[in-house]
Amino acid sequence: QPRQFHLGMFEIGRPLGKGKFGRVYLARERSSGFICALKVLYKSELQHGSGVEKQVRREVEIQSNLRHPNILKMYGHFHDSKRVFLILEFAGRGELYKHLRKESRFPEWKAAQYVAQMASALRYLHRKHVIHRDIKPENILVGIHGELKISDFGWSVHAPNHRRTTLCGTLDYLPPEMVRPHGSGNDNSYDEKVDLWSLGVLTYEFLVGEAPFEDTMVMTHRRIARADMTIPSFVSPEARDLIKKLLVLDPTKRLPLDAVQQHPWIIKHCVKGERATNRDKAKGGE
Ligand SMILES: CC[C@@H](NC(=O)c1cc2[nH]nc(NC(=O)c3ccc(N4CCN(C)CC4)cc3)c2s1)c1ccccc1
Repeated sequence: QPRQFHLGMFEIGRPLGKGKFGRVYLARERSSGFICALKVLYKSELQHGSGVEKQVRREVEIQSNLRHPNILKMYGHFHDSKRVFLILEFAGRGELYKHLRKESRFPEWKAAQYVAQMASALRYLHRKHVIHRDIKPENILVGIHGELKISDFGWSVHAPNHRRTTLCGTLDYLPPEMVRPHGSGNDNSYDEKVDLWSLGVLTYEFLVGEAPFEDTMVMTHRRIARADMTIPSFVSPEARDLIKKLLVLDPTKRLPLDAVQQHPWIIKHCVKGERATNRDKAKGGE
């Protein structure tokens, strides 16, 4: 049922952003007027046989089959002689990390709602045995209603996995089992629980405004391997409790996603309790 797409079907609008490989543009499908985001990747930059080309194939294969309100949809893809085009959902409020930089850090109610949405998306991914592996503010977009959308599945894989492509970019979000060198008492294979660690790092960064292990490259490695972080005193005890239950060295001891969604800090800020609902009713609630 996937229709054949080609570039002539789209009116290209303003550039929306750019990633390591390629750019993304606002686009409108001519016949339907449907607004989307068109990600353009240059084949020349996806060196043949390197990890990147495989990553793009995996991104298409994985993201095309996902349907969740907090995961950016991929409607289709096509290519011409020089470029690969990914037709993506348009996220109307842009990149989460820009909001975080502008606000420096999020209030606890907003951070808790964002963490609940991420936990919901990750539960969906893990039920499909997909590990994202690159959960960080730079890969999260914000929809027109303020909801989070995980994007950029270039690093996602099917669990369990044995990493082959060398990591590059920030180490901040990587769990101990992924930063430890090969064969140091572990076969550097890992599973979905890497995303639990990243969710802990994300929670910390939402509340504090910087990543917990941010340091020089060498020190970041060491601090991650020891889960060596300090949580500032302005972070509430409930939020501190959740962070400490996710940033655990032993992957099997990290709080599972269903327990994250039931955590007191999440319940306190997300579930419209009896009281809140009654308050709405009293006010002739909408
Ligand atoms: C996450 C990086 C990744 N990006 C995507 O895939 C992307 C996919 C996708 N869908 N919708 C987007 N929306 C925006 O980028 C956007 C940016 C600014 C906006 N403004 C709203 C009004 N505000 C006042 C100013 C800002 C609105 C939407 C993006 S980015 C990527 C990876 C590789 C190559 C290109 C892009």
